[in-house]
Amino acid sequence: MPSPGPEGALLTFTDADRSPLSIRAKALVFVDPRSQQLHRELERLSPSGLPILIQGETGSGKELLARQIHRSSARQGLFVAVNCGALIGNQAEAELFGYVPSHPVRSQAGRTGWYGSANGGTLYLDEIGDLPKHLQRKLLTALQTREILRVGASNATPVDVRLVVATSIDLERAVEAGTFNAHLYEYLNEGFLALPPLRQRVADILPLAEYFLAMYAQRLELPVPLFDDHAAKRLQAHTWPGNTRELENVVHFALLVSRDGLIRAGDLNLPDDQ
Ligand SMILES: Nc1ncnc2c1ncn2[C@@H]1O[C@H](COP(=O)(O)OP(=O)(O)OP(=O)(O)O)[C@@H](O)[C@H]1O
Repeated sequence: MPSPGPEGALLTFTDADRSPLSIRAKALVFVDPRSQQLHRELERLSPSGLPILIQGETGSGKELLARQIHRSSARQGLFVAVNCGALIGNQAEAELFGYVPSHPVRSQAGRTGWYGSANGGTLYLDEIGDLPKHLQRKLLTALQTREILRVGASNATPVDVRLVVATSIDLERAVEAGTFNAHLYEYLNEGFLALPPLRQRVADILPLAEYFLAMYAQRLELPVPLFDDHAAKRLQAHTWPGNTRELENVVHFALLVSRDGLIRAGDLNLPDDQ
C-alpha cells in the first residue's frame, strides 16, 4: 500500500462495504485541499439523513463518495446503487418501487423494487437527470411521505430510505429546460456536494496513481514499480477527461508494460495533450 499522506487522506473500506458490481477501489484517496474540504462537507452531511446531490464529471468518484456517505451515516440497511439510465420502458416503475404478487410482469429488482431493497439503508441513484418525469414525481412523493405505492397496490408501504443521487449534468439547467422536476430538484439540493474533476485536484493524482499501482500489483502478484520523474510529471499534466477511472485504467496498463521496476512516460499511453 502507498503511504496514506496527510491525516484522513486514505480511508479504507472493509470488504462488506464493497459492491461486487462497480466499485474496484478499497479506499478513498483525499490528498488535495479541495478533496479534503469535500470530505469535511461529507462528514458534516452524512449523519443528517438529508438527501444528497453529488455533481461531478463522469468517472470522478461519485459512487465511491456515495458509499462513504452511507458508511459514515451508520445506517444498518443496504447500499443499493441504480443507474437511472436503465430505468426505462413500462417496467421502470416496478423496478424502482416494486409490485404486488399479482402483477403480470417480473422485474430485475424483484417484487420489493430497488427503493424497498434500500429500506433502512441508502439508495444511490446515478444520473438522476435520466429518470423519466413520471418517476421523478413519484420519487418526490416517496421522499416526502416516507411511503411507496407498489405497482398494483392500493395501500402505501412505509419505507425508511436515505437518498443519495448523482448527476454529471447541470440539473438547474434541466429544470429550466423543463426536463427535470423543479420541486424534486429543490428537495435534493438541500445537501449539495460538488466533486471537482481530477484536473482540478492535482495533488490527488500521484497518490491515486500510486494507490492503483499498489492495488493492481498486489492483485497480479507483481512487484510494485515506481513512476520515474517524467511519468509523474506527465500524469500531473494530463487533463483527465475520464477522471479517476481513466487514471486507474492508465496505471493498470502501465503496470503491465513496465520494465526494470520503473514506469516511464512512454508506458502511460497518454495522448499528447500537454
Ligand atoms: N478518491 C478516490 N480514491 C480511490 N479510488 C477512487 C477515488 N475516486 C474514484 N475512484 C475509483 O475510480 C473509479 C471511478 O469511480 P466511480 O465509479 O465512483 O465514479 P463515478 O463518478 O460514479 O462514475 P460514473 O460517472 O461513471 O457514474 C472507481 O474504480 C473508483 O473506485
